[in-house]
Amino acid sequence: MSTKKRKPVSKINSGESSQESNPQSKERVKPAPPVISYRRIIIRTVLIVGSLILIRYYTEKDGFESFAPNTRQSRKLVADIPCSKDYDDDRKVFTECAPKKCGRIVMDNVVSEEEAKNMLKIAQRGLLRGGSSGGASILDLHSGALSQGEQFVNIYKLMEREKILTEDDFKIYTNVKNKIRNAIAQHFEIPVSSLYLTKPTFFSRMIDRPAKTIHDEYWHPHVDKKTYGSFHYTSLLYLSTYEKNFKGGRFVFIDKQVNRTVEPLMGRLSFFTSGAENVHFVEKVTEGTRYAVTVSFTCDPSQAISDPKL
Ligand SMILES: O=C(O)CCC(=O)C(=O)O
Ligand SMILES: [Fe+2]
Repeated sequence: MSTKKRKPVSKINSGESSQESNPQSKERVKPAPPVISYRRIIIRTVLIVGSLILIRYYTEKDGFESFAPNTRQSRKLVADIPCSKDYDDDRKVFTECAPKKCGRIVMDNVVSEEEAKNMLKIAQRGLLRGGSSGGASILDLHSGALSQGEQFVNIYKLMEREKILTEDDFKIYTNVKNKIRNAIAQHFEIPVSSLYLTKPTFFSRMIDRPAKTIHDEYWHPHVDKKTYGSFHYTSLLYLSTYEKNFKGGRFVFIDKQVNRTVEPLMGRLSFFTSGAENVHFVEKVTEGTRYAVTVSFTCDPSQAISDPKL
């Protein structure tokens, strides 16, 4: 057995050994290429691919991808989408206002926490006097329509006997509406003055109860421009939080490849162009109570409504 010590493999490979033993031959000796660790490459690849699969699994569970998760976002979330043909005629008439670009936006800093709480109080106070016997109740501040049992009553009629809403409530609503209108005008680069509040504008409350009438069935996919006629820009201000105050009840945009969800969050503003590029529905609420308010805008002055007031 030889007693000579073997040089470490790394030294042999690095080419250092020949340089050390013969310094004069420095120029002629090329350094050996670095040793490629295939094991390391395989481990890294497995880790990267694994993480990507996990991220995809959690964000795209059941063909659902989260566009806006239920945590406060400090920045504006924007998804630009090509417009449908729904605005072709409108663009000729409402040149400044009809959408030139379409999309969906979520902002958590347009409405203050206090304003959101006050809006929730309005919704709760109004809806306490009514309530659908199915799962979905609304209070429309413009027409006064308030769900009650399987029909609607007029809250302004009820207010002849009882003070339900105050002047302050209407001021709060108008203030919030103006903030939303400004955010929409700014994002879509249109003059604020060309954007009008339109009907219906309503608070909604959803609970887990079997539907009694068609008005309780909020989970059908639809296009707002078709459903409501006058809408060009739809906005939703959420007054409760997904998974904290209720389960189910996510807002879902239906796209070709995947459904994209907006998870309601207290004070969160979501707005989008109201045409066929934004087909959507609300998942059934399975637990708790979901509150929101729909505030929508039109470019058509003949469809404008004035701010609700007492
Ligand atoms: O409450 C929501 O999140 C959306 C409701 C809706 O789609 C609608 O009122 O047209
Ligand atoms: Fe809708």
